[in-house]
Amino acid sequence: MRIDVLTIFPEYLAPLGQALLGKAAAKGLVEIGVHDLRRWTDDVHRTVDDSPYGGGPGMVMRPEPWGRALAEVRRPGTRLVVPTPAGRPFTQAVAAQWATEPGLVFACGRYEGIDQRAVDDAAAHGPVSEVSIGDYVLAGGESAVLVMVEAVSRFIPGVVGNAESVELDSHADGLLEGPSYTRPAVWRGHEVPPVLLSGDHAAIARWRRAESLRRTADRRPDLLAGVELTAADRAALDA
Ligand SMILES: Nc1ccc2ncsc2c1
Repeated sequence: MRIDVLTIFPEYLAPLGQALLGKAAAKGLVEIGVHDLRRWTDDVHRTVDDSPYGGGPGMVMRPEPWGRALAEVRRPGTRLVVPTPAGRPFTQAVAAQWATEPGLVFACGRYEGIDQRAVDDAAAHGPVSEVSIGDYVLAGGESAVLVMVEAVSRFIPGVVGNAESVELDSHADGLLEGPSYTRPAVWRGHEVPPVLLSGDHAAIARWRRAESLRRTADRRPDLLAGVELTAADRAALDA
């Protein structure tokens, strides 16, 4: 998969070359390009923003640099992702879907955002997704891109050593993951739940499912609506 990021703060995306993703890039599992939007400005001051039509606070990113940058960086048909607090929710399911695509281009807005015409015009050259990573506002899209690139790349075969762990991640089955434990068996008087030491794999699986359901009901009851519950699930929730 090819991932390109357009930003006025390319150094902000340096973490993409580290850790899991850095190793994946070194193994050729993913190609990452980070590009300074100012490369496509047309004035000596390398201006990327201007005052908003209709007045109001802040500045808006000019469409021309974006139009030129996307024409050069984005292969036709490649999905353009625009992080914005006004976007549709970015979810684990969206990450899994995007991981099947040949490439992604991320447009990091700053200020009050990107002139909508740059985003609308991009739709003529491939799919465009305006997405939010949560109901809060950041200073720009760069942090959101770091989050989304990590979430998507975990689905690329070979990026995560143990493929099973991706399947068992929170949200993989629509539920939150339950608690995890490792040695020692007793720590500061806190014991590991005995079932996990029993060697009874069926009982362990039942316990883990019950803990996942209980945690989801407690912290994210909204997720339960999207999950088909068995009679055993309901019994666990009623326990
Ligand atoms: N351009 C921009 C500005 C703020 C923000 N917050 C979350 S995503 C995002 C994107």
